[in-house]
Amino acid sequence: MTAVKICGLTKKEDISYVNQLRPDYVGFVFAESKRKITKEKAKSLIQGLEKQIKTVGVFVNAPIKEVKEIAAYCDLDILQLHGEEDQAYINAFSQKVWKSFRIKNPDDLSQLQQYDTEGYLLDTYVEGEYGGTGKTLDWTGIAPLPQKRPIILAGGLTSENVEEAVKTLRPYAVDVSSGVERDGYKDYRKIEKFIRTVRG
Ligand SMILES: O=C(O)c1ccccc1N[C@@H]1O[C@H](COP(=O)(O)O)[C@@H](O)[C@H]1O
Repeated sequence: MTAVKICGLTKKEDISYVNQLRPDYVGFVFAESKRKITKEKAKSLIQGLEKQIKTVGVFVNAPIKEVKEIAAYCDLDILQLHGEEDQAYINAFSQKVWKSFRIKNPDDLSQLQQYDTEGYLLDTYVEGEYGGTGKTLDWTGIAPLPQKRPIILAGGLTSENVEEAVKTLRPYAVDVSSGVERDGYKDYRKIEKFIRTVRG
């Protein structure tokens, strides 16, 4: 079954939603973003999270020392890197790493070969943005995906388009943030519908 990650949690209510709806992963954004969270707040939210749900920290070109400190403090399971981090950077961590690639056209998939990492996250290329844009990746031209490592598909996913995305690309996991928000906040019904669609 395709795994689900709900990203950009910031509030106690969000934790209550995911504890009821049980995605496989949840994400906390430690990079510049409207969803940015402090390590103290993230830790207090994670303390209330059901133990089966794995935690992912989202970073963009942060100093290694800072990422290590946050990862240890919050006991993160996975580090999701959205910037220009290279292999040496990735090798500095004991946690699993999902490296994000911003895909403009199918040729951009060749970048994946340069990285040895737990998973490859595919996001939409948007000039000047590192992620969380809600812009949908044009996945029609990029199938079939390389199968060397698990692929996490992101970029403007919603309950309306995720079924086709999964059928077309067969990713290991789908990752959503904007598509399960209403007026800038996570929305229980949208999360429920998204997870039901993926698992249905
Ligand atoms: O969510 C953010 O604000 C964010 C900021 C910087 C880097 C990544 C971010 N989120 C990740 O972006 C993708 C796509 O999100 P969306 O569904 O299109 O909003 C996803 O992997 C988020 O984890």
